[in-house]
Amino acid sequence: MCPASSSCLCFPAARQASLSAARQMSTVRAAPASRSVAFGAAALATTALAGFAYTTSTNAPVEAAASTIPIAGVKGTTTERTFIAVKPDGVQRGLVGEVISRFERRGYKLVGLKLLVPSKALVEQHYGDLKGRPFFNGLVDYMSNGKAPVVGMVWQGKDVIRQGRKLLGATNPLDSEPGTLRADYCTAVGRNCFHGSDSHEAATTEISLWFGEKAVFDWKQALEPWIASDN
Ligand SMILES: Nc1ncnc2c1ncn2[C@@H]1O[C@H](COP(=O)(O)OP(=O)(O)OP(=O)(O)O)[C@@H](O)[C@H]1O
Repeated sequence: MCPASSSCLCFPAARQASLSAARQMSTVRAAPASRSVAFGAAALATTALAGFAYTTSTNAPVEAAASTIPIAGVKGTTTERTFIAVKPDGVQRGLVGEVISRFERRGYKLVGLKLLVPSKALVEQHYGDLKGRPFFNGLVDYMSNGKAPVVGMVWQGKDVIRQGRKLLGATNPLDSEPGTLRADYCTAVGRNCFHGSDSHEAATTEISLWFGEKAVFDWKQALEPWIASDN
């Protein structure tokens, strides 16, 4: 609804601008590439009456403001971050919601989320330490061939790197503890559905590689004092 009036008859451009103004009055940050709009006479009158300075946004995605903490947060604090991925087999199996649910229920905060088919080069870089292993080419192909996408996530919270790996379970699902995601859903090491950073250094590299600074959102979780206070 137009913020100027519930029966707004302003021109389409002004209506669009009104919506944009409403957006800017919300808690969502405006895209940095916003620009002013030129109005016709009727729209100008509406503007003057309402007393708002209208702007309209481009379609550029909203980017995170420059962060004051390192990309993987500070290890050992509530800002610690990890990169978790649902691999193509996990996406095909419909396990994205299950992963999100388990991390959310534990009290972790989602600060990055994207669905993509990674390039071969990205996967080769991600799994660079496994180059030379007999399964390497097959691993790169299954991650990047586009038969299903990967869902990448950045989760934040205390000890999230170690706890994230615990929630996923051992690399070989047959060694995973009951109740972990891999024990609950997988039986093959080559189709273990998920990935989780195994150290703060790895989290730093992986979040930079898959997301970059601007795609990770630091936001205030209203429940945080109920989840992460030490008394
Ligand atoms: N023996 C194997 N046969 C086939 N694929 C394997 C084998 N070992 C590892 N992989 C694949 O390579 C991935 C990376 O292996 P790594 O040893 O780095 O384990 P991980 O760090 O627990 O796994 P991830 O990085 O995916 O979380 C595994 O998750 C699995 O998909």
